[in-house]
Amino acid sequence: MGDDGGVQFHDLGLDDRLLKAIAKLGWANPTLIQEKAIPLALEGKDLLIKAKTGSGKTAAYALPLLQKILQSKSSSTGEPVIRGLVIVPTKELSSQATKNLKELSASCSGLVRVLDVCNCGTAANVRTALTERPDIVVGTPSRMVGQIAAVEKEVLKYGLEVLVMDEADLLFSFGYEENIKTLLSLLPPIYQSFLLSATLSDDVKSLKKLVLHNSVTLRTREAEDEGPTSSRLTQFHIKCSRDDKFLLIYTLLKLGLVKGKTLLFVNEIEGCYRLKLFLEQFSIRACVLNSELPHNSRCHTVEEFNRGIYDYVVATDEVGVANGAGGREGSGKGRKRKRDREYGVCRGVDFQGVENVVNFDFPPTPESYIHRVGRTARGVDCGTALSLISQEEEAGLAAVEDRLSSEGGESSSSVIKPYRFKMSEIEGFRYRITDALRAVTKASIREARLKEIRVEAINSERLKSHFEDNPRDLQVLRHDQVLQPKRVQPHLKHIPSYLIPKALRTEVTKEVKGKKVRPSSTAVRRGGGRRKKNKVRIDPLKTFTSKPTKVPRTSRGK
Ligand SMILES: Nc1ncnc2c1ncn2[C@@H]1O[C@H](COP(=O)(O)OP(=O)(O)OP(=O)(O)O)[C@@H](O)[C@H]1O
Repeated sequence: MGDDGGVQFHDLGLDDRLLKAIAKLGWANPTLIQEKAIPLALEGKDLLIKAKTGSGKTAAYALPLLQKILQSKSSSTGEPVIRGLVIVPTKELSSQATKNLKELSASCSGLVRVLDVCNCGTAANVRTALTERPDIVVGTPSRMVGQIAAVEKEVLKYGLEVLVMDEADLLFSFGYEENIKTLLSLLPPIYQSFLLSATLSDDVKSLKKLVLHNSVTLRTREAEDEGPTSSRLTQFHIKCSRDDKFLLIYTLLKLGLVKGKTLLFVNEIEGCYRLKLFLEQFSIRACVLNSELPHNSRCHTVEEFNRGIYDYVVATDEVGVANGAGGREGSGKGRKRKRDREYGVCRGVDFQGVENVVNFDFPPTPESYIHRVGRTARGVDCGTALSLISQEEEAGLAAVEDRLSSEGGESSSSVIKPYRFKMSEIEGFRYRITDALRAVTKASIREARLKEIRVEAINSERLKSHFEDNPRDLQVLRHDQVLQPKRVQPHLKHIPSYLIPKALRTEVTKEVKGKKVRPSSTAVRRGGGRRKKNKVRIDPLKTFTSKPTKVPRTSRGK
């Protein structure tokens, strides 16, 4: 126990080398799920772990896995064998899990070798790497089956000790059922298994039957591990018409009411470019992330976003794309564009320091909402989720509220608070919005989409070859290029002060003039950073609330 009586990492029975790596990462205490899972895993139990997004599930399986490997290697002198398999639904997660495993084994003097079969070059490279028998292999089910079958089917039969299935709720929905069954047939009869998921769907229950034996289920209550109903994540919605979403997003971004690193979610790839082109009109630059873009570029965009190079990413999560649709999308006139069926940048990916998640389009399912808002308020950070709700999306909002309240034990109306926005105060902006939207035609979206794919394909090739030798050049490669420069109208960059609602005039004018101002508002909370105590500031958005007193102060993150 620590001085504060809380459980410490060294209470969990972990190897000193792992404790050293944890200290290097600056983690003070285990998260609740780590505290519960690690001792049981070290006892050799099969575990089904259900905990909210961002609660630290990766280390909850990675630390026991690494410990087991260290123990086995210290007592074995035989040939190297693959001892751990980590199965994930997407390529992005494969590289992220590999990175985490490497960080957590960084003080083990190179004793543990980890291979990411999704991101280690050509099939020939993977085969060579597999024949060297890394200790842990990470990858998607299809890539794993394909590569392992190509080397030698028996490679896993002898030596495998631990099987991990991360983001288990997504594995079947990404269409991997057959691959998983094939993979399981290649494994030895006895091994320890961990299933991890942010939701307990029917797919997870099916996987549980296939994979776990006499397992322990660890299910932290949302309120306990500070889930979607926690105080670290503040959730709002604004009801508006479809067209007013553009007016709102303009106002929120341009007036600095949504500040800092922000992920803007839309449901369709076309919507990504519509929103990006719209924002371009006002000189607001954003990157896009969707399944059409090459994997290398996507990873680089996420890395650069995490480094703080970009503030805005417009992303899709394209639920169900990989599920039987062949990974292709119609794009008019019979043309088909290739999508990556293993795309999943929004699922489980550790975007760092995200202050706001904005659902420009409301997600189609409660699961998808949970995964989206889980990109903020991760680890020990705070964050805000704001959903713009058109009339057609109100049923979806109700479904999410029911789901969150049933998990968090709150009344359904109190989870995602209404952000009472007085539209009349921003009517003055409407003509600019109409003007900007006029320039975002179907043709311009198509053109931008093709241009982006072309540019990113080139970037991706450069990322593969040139940048390996010239890592410095990597930093100047940008993913938020203006796609339709001819259509950008420079005068729209600035907001004439007479259009700014009175309550915000002083603050915004300062910003528009380019002066550095301290973040003035926690309106849509600047949550990605750690919560600063005792800082009560005036919330300019309150001037838009018709009944401000109805929104409790705490819900504004103060
Ligand atoms: N004990 C800890 N202390 C501080 N930060 C931590 C701790 N454990 C994990 N983190 C950080 O918290 C963030 C979220 O962790 P992780 O990606 O493992 O969450 P997750 O539960 O797997 O989320 P998701 O379901 O979205 O994949 C990461 O940035 C990670 O580095």
